[in-house]
Amino acid sequence: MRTYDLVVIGSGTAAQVVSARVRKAGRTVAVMDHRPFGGTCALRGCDPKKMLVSGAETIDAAHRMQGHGVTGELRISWPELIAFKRTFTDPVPQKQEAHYAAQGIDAFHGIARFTGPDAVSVEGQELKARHIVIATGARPVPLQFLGAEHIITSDRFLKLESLPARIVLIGGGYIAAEFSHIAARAGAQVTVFQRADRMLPRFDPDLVGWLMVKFAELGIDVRPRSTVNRIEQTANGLLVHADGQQSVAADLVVHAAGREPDLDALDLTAAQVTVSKKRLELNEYLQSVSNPLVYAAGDAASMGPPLTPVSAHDGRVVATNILEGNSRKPDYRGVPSVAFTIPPIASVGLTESQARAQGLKFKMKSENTPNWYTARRLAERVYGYKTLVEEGTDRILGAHIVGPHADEVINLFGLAIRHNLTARDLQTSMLAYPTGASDIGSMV
Ligand SMILES: Cc1cc2nc3c(=O)[nH]c(=O)nc-3n(C[C@H](O)[C@H](O)[C@H](O)COP(=O)(O)OP(=O)(O)OC[C@H]3O[C@@H](n4cnc5c(N)ncnc54)[C@H](O)[C@@H]3O)c2cc1C
Ligand SMILES: NC(=O)c1ccc[n+]([C@@H]2O[C@H](COP(=O)([O-])OP(=O)(O)OC[C@H]3O[C@@H](n4cnc5c(N)ncnc54)[C@H](O)[C@@H]3O)[C@@H](O)[C@H]2O)c1
Repeated sequence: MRTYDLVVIGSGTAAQVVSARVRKAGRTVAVMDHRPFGGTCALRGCDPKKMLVSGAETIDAAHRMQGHGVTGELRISWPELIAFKRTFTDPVPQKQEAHYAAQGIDAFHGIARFTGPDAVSVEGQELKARHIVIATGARPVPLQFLGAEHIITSDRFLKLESLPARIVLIGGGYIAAEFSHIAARAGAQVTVFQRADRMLPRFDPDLVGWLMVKFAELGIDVRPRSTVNRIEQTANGLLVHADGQQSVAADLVVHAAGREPDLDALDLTAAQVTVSKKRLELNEYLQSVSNPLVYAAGDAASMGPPLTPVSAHDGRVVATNILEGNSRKPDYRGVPSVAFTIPPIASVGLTESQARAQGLKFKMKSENTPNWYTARRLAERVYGYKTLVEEGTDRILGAHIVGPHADEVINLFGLAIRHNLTARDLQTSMLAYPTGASDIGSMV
């Protein structure tokens, strides 16, 4: 039996950060994954998704500029777009393996399972460890209704070699919003069944309302307040049934109904690691409350929002706590979040309703601004913002943007929140003109 200072289960963002930091301090480290190395973001999430968004953005730009100096229709060749995506994703696992080898980190392939509080079995071997980090990410929530076996996951969607004509998305959050914008611009007829009463419930309702114009223009059929309850195989494909809704025929049904920590294969009972409501019970140092040798990071820990920068942050926090003893707590202030629709919608800090619920005193500024130069030069009809600035301190409490460059500009608001910059600091910054960021002064 081999003994390591640290065993990390997973090979995604959280695993990469924690393993590299602990190894750099001279400790022995092993990582493991049952899928090709690289994790969700690089192989099945953010990065491949955004390569497909690049194609959809091009179509959108050409469409917007029709009659403004651009003529001729462009179209997406789906197989070529997928091949383009693979130029990025295909080399990732090998690069990751080489990087682990170069760092002197041992890499194992296979499902890892605890065999005791300080032991893990993988590839038929048992590894003992002074510390174990659970960085197993998240998986789609199981959907249990008749015909659920016909649903494909986001992993499969991002690998499709051809795009079917009729697509149904179950759920109305990030994945549904992003995939529907890609698929519609690639020529598919898309229907979204959303259980909640609107799309993108984690984003500001006013801004989502402005963005819905784009869904309508694209012909995306969004059906709020509808929970899918059955899928039927017919002679012509699939028939998707939802509460109180007419059934919709589809060639492909995609899971976009949320994700949860991926813990089932771990045998957490053997690890003496407790779980409550499908989540690990962790203390403020991301350490198991029942087994102090075990920490968790990223989507598996589920302490911060399930986003890549949070996984990296958790990885840094856990590395410090392993190397120096529990001394660092995660800090999730000012985590920006973007849904990469076209145009994107972005948010950081408190929403209006959260700020009101906390009883904070703040000045709110919100405007629908398709008449601003940033939108006009792109012939984009969707552009608007909402900002919350605390009275007295002048601190930015929250910022919400929909429209061109929202995905980049939101980072400056995130910077302001994390570093306690004031609205006046933002107004008096010198920002290159004309850029999306040069609108910030007018937003606060
Ligand atoms: C379609 C999609 C798009 C996304 N887009 C964005 C985006 O644009 N921006 C953003 O910030 N976030 C995005 N996310 C979320 C982001 O990808 C995740 O938050 C992030 O990748 C989580 O990283 P992690 O290290 O915590 O886990 P992961 O990267 O998921 O790594 C966990 C790894 O553990 C492995 N594993 C699980 N169980 C075991 C076991 N028992 N034994 C061995 N290995 C195991 C898994 O195979 C997996 O590779 C997206 C997610 C999806 C699904
Ligand atoms: N750009 C990004 O940062 C990005 C992109 C994609 C995914 N992600 C991450 O991945 C996670 C998963 O994404 P997601 O879009 O699957 O989840 P989500 O939590 O964003 O949205 C899921 C939605 O599905 C709905 N829903 C659940 N069950 C349903 C059912 N049976 N019928 C109809 N609707 C149902 C819910 O109302 C909810 O709004 C997100 O939480 C996010 O953190 C991030």
